[in-house]
Amino acid sequence: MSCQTPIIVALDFPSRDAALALADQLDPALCRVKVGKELFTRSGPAVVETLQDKGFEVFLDLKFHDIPNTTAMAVKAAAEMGVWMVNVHCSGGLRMMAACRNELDKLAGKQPLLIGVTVLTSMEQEDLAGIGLDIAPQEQVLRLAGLATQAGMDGLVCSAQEALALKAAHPALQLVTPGIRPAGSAADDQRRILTPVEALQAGSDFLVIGRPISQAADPAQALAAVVAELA
Ligand SMILES: O=c1ccn([C@@H]2O[C@H](COP(=O)(O)O)[C@@H](O)[C@H]2O)c(=O)[nH]1
Repeated sequence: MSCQTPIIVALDFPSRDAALALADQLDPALCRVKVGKELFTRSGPAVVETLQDKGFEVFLDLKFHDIPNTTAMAVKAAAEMGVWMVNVHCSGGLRMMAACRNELDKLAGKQPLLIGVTVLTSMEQEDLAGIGLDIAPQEQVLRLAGLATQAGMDGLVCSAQEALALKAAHPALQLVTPGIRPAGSAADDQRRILTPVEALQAGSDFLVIGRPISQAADPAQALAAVVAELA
């Protein structure tokens, strides 16, 4: 069954058992799931396979960032696991992103969506200044979006705060937006946040939600509340 909502739940857990315990409370018709660095480093490809067997489409969020050949081979390996979405950092540059696109285009069968990470949603202008970028986050995101378009990427990871400007400049790119916080939720380490409804109104295609669902007393109810808010 294909997923009927734009919600991607981040399974940020230290073990396969903890991640699967949450997945078992979720409905693959109501959300996709995201496997990130913590879970993948502990549990490897087997946890992705198990989630797929349970009917979930999986976003493998490993944010590859390396030389073009290494990154392209990593993306190919992800595609061969059958994931729905995979990502690389746009700041790896045009040649790196183009190498990934080229590698995926060689594959027979269904390709994963190839997504470029722009500026992490945990960063604000001060953080960019700290790494030598004297520029507003949205300006840097738009600059990287231009490169991603040139490389033939399918979409971007960005903040929903940039979605309006990105959709105007690059309507073909699918926007995957973490930093989603239902009203009243703690921001945690996120800095560029919006609520689920605000994000969709701004033009987000997919909403990545972690702690507001995974750390809720009743994760299924927390997911249902977001689904209801979006209906
Ligand atoms: O810019 C980015 C890129 C990725 N993430 C990931 O999304 C989730 C968000 O989790 P929350 O608990 O809802 O904050 C997490 O897995 C990050 O690694 C991001 O937040 N920002």
